[in-house]
Amino acid sequence: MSRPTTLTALAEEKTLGSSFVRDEDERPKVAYDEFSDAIPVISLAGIEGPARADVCRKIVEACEDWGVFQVVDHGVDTKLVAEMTRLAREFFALSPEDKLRFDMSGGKKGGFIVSSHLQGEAVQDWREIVTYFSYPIRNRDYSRWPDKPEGWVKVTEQYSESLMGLACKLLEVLSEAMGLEKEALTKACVDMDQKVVVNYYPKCPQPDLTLGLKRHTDPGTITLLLQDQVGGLQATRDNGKTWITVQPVEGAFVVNLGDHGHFLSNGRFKNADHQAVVNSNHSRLSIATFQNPAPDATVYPLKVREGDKCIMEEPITFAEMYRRKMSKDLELARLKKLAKEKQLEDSEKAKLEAKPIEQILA
Ligand SMILES: O=C(O)CCC(=O)C(=O)O
Ligand SMILES: [Fe+2]
Repeated sequence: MSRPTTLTALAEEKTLGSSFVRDEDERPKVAYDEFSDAIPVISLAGIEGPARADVCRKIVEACEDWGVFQVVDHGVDTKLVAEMTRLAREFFALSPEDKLRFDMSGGKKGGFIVSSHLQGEAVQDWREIVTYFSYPIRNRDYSRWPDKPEGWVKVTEQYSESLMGLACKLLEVLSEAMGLEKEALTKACVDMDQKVVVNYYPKCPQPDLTLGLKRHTDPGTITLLLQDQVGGLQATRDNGKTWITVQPVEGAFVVNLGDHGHFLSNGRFKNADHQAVVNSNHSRLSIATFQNPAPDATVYPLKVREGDKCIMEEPITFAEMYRRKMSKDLELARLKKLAKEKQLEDSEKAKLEAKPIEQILA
C-alpha cells in the first residue's frame, strides 16, 4: 500500500493497511482503557513552602521507580492549556491540503507529518503530528509554524514558555536530590532546546495489530505530556514483558525522564520506557513538550554516588548520544529481521523434511 498523506481518511476503513501491522511481540498487551494507578500523581501546591521536602521526596521516588509521574497544581494556567488543546484539535480537523502545506517530510524542521518524523521506519505509527521547535528562541523558524488555526502562534508561544518554566522547576528538584546546586541540570543542558510535538491518533480499525507510537525512551532531559481523557499512554519497567496504562488525570501533566536525564543521574533516575496504543472508539490527542540539551552539550554523570560505578565510559556530546541511540535501534531492527527470516527458513525446511520422499520427488 502506498503511504497515506493523512490518516484521517483511513480511520473510516474496516481493515488496517499492512504498513501499520506490527510483529506480534510489539503489539499491545494491555487495553488502552485498563488504567493503572502505579504512576503517582503529585501535587506541586506546596513546593515553594514547608511541604517542599515532602513533594521532592515523592518526585525522586517516582524517578527512581519508573521515570514517570504526573503533576497537578503545577501552576500552568488552565485557560492556556484549554486554548492549546482547542487549537491542536482544530489543526488536525483542517483539510489534508491545509495540513500538508506544512509537510515536513524530506527532513524539514517542524510542521506536519503522518506517522513519524524519522525516515526509514519499517512499520508506520498510527498517528499524525504537528511539531515546532520553540527554544532556543533565536533559532525559531516561524515559517515552519502553522498559520492556521487563527491564534496558533500566539498560544503556542505562551504554552512553550510556561512549560519551559515548569520543566526547569522540576529539574531543580532533581538537581537538589542529587546533592547539587539547583541549576545543575539546566546548566548541563547549556542552552536548553525545546520541541513541542502534538500527537493526534485517529480511531483505528484494528487497534490490536498496531501502535499509535512504538515503544521508545525520549532522548532528552525531561518531557511534559498533556493527554486527553481517552487513555493510551503505556509504560513498562521490565523491558516490555508487562505494561501499564497511565490513568488520564484532568489538568495533569505526565512527566517522563529521558535518556539525558538518566545518564546525568548515573542511572539513578530511570528513562521512561513507553509507547502509545490506539483504539477503535475514540480519537486521542496528546501534546509532548521535550526539553533537550544543546546538541554540543556534554553527556556524562554529574554525580556518581558512593559505591556506584559510573555508567558511561567517556563524556560524549548529546548529538553523539543521539546518533548512537539511532544506530542501536537500526541494528536491533536488522537483527530482528534476520531472526524472522531464519525462523521462516527453518519452518520451510522442517516442512520439507516432514514430507514423504515420493512427494518431494514428484
Ligand atoms: O501520546 C502519548 O501518550 C505518548 C507520546 C510520546 O511518548 C512522545 O511523543 O514521545
Ligand atoms: Fe515519548
